[in-house]
Amino acid sequence: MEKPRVAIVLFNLGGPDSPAAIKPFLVNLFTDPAILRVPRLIRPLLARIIARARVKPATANYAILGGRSPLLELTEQQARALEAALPEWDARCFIAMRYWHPFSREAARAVRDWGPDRVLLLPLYPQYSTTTTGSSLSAWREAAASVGLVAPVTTLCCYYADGAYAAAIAALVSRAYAEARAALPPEIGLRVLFSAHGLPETIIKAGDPYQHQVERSVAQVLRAWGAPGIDWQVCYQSRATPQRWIGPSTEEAIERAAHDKVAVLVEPIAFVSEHSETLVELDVEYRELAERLRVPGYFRVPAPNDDPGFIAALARIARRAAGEGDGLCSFAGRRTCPAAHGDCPHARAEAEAPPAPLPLAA
Ligand SMILES: C=CC1=C(C)c2cc3[nH]c(cc4nc(cc5[nH]c(cc1n2)c(C)c5CCC(=O)O)C(CCC(=O)O)=C4C)c(C)c3C=C
Ligand SMILES: [Fe+2]
Ligand SMILES: [Fe+2]
Repeated sequence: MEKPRVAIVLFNLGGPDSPAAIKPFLVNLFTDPAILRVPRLIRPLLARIIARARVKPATANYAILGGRSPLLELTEQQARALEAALPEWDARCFIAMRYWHPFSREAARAVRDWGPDRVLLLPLYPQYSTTTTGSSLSAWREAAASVGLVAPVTTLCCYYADGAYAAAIAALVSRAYAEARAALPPEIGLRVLFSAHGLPETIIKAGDPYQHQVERSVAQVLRAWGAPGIDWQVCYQSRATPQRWIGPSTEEAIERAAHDKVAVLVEPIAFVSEHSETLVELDVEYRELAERLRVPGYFRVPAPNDDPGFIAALARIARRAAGEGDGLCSFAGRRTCPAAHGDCPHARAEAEAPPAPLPLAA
């Protein structure tokens, strides 16, 4: 029997591939109506103003990474690993970035030319947000229509509570925790900071399920880890606009750790790849803050990248989604996750009997 030809489209945000790409990348990002929610007429101008203001700090950040984002290269590694993890399919992964190459249209053309039996849309964002997955899927739909791509589509909107995903993250956290513990004197406490990308508060108030799903991911990871008495906290990083963002911020969490005289192990719970917000913000800026505030230790859990457990989880998610057709977690033409304010229908089943949040150590 012939293997089914499955095109898996991996979505991520994208990052500049050279110093010259930083400004246009930022303009693309802030021109997205899902990111900058202002009237259409003033958006292009405002996007340019904000982008211009961010070019200098962003350029300094990317300079630390050699002048470019590593995101595409790491996503390509994930793509090859996922293809290898699905030997029962003739699977090919295509990458669609939202704000820099390869854009959705480039990916849609390549998918069309490959001629798949089915297209599986798989965002590399475990938690759904209108600013990330929602925006990427809107761009994809437009691109697919514009290049005349016609094939049955299965859309996965989120997998924040998936058991295999949580187990893969838990394995990474538990390994890093053991290493950090071994490096610390026994009398020093260690707190796990689950640091997710933040969002403006107004976006959450408008019904974006992201914050809820981040908290559910953390509960699932703690359940999969199964280590009793862990001191932990959820916090939000990468504030990018002057509005009020959801909190507590990762800076505040570090200040609290300094006050409590505990070391921290930072787990980037909403990111599946290393990029500027992990390699610079977490590894350079927040580390410096922790050292300045005399936090007794600062450690980080690596992003999953092409970790075999994480890739196996993605393969399982892909298999199950394709098996269940477009009913698993699809949008059915809607712009937001069907979960709206809460759990996705399929994720709710996975998340049954979540553990009670563990109390933070005094
Ligand atoms: C209002 C601004 C932003 C929102 C909302 C936002 C949401 C959001 N972003 C990610 C993941 C990534 N963001 C990345 C870069 C990036 N994001 C913003 C702004 C918002 N993000 C900016 C201005 C930038 C550029 C970097 C900078 O100027 O500091 C990246 C890629 C970075 C790279 O190195 O390649 C990712 C990935 C999530 C998950 C999210 C909401 C849930
Ligand atoms: Fe969903
Ligand atoms: Fe971002």
